[in-house]
Amino acid sequence: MAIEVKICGIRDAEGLHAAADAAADLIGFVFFPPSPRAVTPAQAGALSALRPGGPLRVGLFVDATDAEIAAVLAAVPLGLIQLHGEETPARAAAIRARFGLPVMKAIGVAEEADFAPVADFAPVVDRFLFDARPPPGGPLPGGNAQPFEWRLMAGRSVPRPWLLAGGLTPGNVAEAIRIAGAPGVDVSSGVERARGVKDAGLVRDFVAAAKGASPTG
Ligand SMILES: O=C(O)c1ccccc1NCC(=O)[C@H](O)[C@H](O)COP(=O)(O)O
Repeated sequence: MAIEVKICGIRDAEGLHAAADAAADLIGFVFFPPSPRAVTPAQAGALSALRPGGPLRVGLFVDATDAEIAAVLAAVPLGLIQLHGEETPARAAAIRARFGLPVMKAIGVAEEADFAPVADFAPVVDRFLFDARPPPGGPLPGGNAQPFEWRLMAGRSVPRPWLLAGGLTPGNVAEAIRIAGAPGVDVSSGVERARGVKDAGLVRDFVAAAKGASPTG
């Protein structure tokens, strides 16, 4: 089974072409203004148009309003909506129904109890993303180069397709996939040469390492 790879936080042409050239499956645009990786709807639309086809476009939102999501969708042909805030299952269901797109819910993980919301979200989302639980009061709810204990995922039955995220790099992604049994991975910081600046070589190395890895060891 091929490992699915998402490169998140695309905000320039180098990052976009690097991800597409490396045959990443998904790319993420961050629509959260406090992030160093944030793009406007117009910027994301212009970037996306540089490379028709290729990776599925994912829009990352943090507790966004319907109007904010609608403004993005008017500019960018998203194939998946990623919810990376405090959205409830009811809010995820409403977004999915209103915009007619699949939804991926990010779950912050630091301990076993953090998986409790999975059962409530499963009927109303299409995918999960398991990321490190952000530090309390930290500046960003994701994209912090912070891994969590991959063994918490091992042998876990997740009722939807899922991605592993948090602190992944070209050097550790194969081991992370093996330990977590992950069918897919998501990276941002680990393929950057400076905060918010994707590096084509690191993107290429990451995708190659992930695609060459096996979740069953
Ligand atoms: O990347 C951001 O700036 C960001 C801001 C707000 C919410 C989520 C954000 N990023 C999510 C991701 O990039 C990934 O899903 C994941 O967190 C992996 O990040 P990293 O540990 O940096 O590889």
